[in-house]
Amino acid sequence: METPTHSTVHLSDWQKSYFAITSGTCTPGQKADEYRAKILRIQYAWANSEISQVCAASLFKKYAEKYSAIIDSDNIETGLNNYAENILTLAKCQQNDSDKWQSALTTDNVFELKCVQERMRAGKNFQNSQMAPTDACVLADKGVSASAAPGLPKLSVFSSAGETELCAGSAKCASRVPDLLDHPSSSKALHSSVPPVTKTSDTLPASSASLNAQVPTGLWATPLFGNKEVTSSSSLKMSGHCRDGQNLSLSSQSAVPAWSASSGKRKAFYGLADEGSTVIPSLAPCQASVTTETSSFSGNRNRSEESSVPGFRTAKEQLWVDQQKKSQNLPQRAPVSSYGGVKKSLGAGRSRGPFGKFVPPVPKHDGNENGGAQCKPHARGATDPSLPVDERLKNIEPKMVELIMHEIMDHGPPVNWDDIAGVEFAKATIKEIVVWPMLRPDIFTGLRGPPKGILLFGPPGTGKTLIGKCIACQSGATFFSISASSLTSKWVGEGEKMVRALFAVARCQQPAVIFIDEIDSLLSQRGDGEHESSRRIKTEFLVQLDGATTSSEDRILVVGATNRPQEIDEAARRRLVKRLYIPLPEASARKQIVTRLMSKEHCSLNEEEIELIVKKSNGFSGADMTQLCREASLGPIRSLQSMDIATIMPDQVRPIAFLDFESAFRTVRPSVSSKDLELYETWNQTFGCGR
Ligand SMILES: Nc1ncnc2c1ncn2[C@@H]1O[C@H](COP(=O)(O)OP(=O)(O)OP(=O)(O)O)[C@@H](O)[C@H]1O
Ligand SMILES: [Mg+2]
Repeated sequence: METPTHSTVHLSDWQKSYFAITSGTCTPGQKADEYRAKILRIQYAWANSEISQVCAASLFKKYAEKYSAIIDSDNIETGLNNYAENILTLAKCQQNDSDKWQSALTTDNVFELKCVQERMRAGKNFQNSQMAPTDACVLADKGVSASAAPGLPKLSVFSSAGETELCAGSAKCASRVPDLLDHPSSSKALHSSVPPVTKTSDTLPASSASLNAQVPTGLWATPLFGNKEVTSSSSLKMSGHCRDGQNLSLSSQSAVPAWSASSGKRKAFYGLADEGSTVIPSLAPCQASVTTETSSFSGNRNRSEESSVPGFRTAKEQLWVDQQKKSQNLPQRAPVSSYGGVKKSLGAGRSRGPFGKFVPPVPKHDGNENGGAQCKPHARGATDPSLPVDERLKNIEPKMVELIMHEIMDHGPPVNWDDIAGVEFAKATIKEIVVWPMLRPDIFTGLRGPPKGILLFGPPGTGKTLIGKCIACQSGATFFSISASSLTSKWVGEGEKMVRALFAVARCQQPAVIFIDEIDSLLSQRGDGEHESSRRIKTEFLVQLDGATTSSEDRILVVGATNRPQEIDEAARRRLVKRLYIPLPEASARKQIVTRLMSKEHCSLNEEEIELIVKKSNGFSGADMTQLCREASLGPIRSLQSMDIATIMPDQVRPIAFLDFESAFRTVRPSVSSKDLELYETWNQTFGCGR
């Protein structure tokens, strides 16, 4: 038999493909694929000298045009509108890097946000005053409509052949769903209130029908993408996108309140929505929408059964819609919905790239997010295109806001005041000026108002950072942990913008504590030889510190920590009003550290031995003491023969004894020199606020 040559194979492929394209049965996606394949074949044929260059060029031009016409077109029948998809792919890649990051945003704390609460209140008022008369209904199956207010557009959502029709005469439609949620059984009621949508395809189990309602102020009627491929398991889900800024704020007011009253209800609502959905009903403004969805992204393209109302969607909206669609088809990444238990700090201890790891703060649905420490809600507005943006974040780059939001240290391992040995005066002062005013702002007003800046200074390893962590846990304020070196090095040229963003976000998240470790590297003395960018950061920081100070209402506290206080710029020094010396631990504090650490171990130290250890450790910092205990705790292991290690049971390891400490003293030495100590003492006497 004759083997087909390359050219004959290509010819037959070409014919098949031509037939497929012209047969009229291809989807735009398939057509685009075919054209792409044709282009490749042309290139291949030219490379193999099967066709001339002229011929290749003309064919290439022809098919490249056809191909582009499909992928660039936003016509839902014939085009793919690939732009949005590409952007999303890019965005997705960025997000993937940050899988280890977790967001602390929870469904509960979003609703505690001041601005959300204000909007909720405003929305309620708006609803009460405006929305009584008209009605709206959601009915599935066979085009049922209800009393739409005259003159207002009617919205249709097709779940099958245009069966589910929603008449949105007023925003009551938006509130109808929430109202149902006010009752414990509401989720079920809501389910059952929507009769099963006629099933035309069984292949897509995750489909849902969702409500598409137009708010009263929005004069746009938006046909939402109904889809042929609907299963019987339809459920209601809020989703939304905006037509314009005005509608956005108004509609979010009207849509949020009724069903955001309690987290339980919200959870019921979330439960109601498709599990995989990342739609944020509470914050999706403008339109409460009932959308008939399919489990395949390609379904997005098949919006053949849209409402007869001519719809217009801006690119931004389309992106949003596509994103929502797509996200339902992707396996859900845990971090997206869990946002807690992880400490985030910019710079210090961070091994990732600055832009590498980002998870959009999406509400957590399981309700277990609030661990030990209090955690403040995160402002979403700045980064979610569909949300109202806080006025104070208007001039801040969303990227920066996003980064700063991730520097909020939510709940790391809980630290109590008792975990910090010694430094009683500093602890008492901090409680007085940080914790109590945060807890009782009503009492700490006027002259009693807390200072806006604190400086913790002292030798290395004395617990300054530990105190910062404790403030984070105990104050109940939003705690931003920023390493100064990250602002100055990673963000060359952007540093001052970051500083601005930091304070802007903190203002939105009040009460807030901004903890800046190694603050000396941020606010060192300004000199002639210094880099322009670091000078700008410094200036911006000073301005912001003053800004925070001038507004008496702002409850932002900057806590700086340094072991080089003498290097701090005098202007900055003035602004850090309370300068607290964190000295080396005294004997009692050292004892406390040893006792606390040894209490967790198998140990045979008696009181006298502990006293001896304390005496011998004069001049040790807290960190040195910790290191000493670590070293001593390895003593019993070192005394084992190497063979025993593999077989010995943990309870057979002998207790830590005084002799282990004796040998530990041989290797662990104090890390602070007496000369350094003198410097700290002098600086404390000159500028410190201790007694
Ligand atoms: N007062 C203290 N009480 C208990 N543990 C302490 C104390 N001071 C230091 N430590 C121990 O030392 C470790 C290091 O302390 P920390 O990081 O807070 O020191 P620091 O003052 O911030 O040092 P640096 O100036 O070098 O940043 C702590 O994690 C803790 O284990
Ligand atoms: Mg430190």
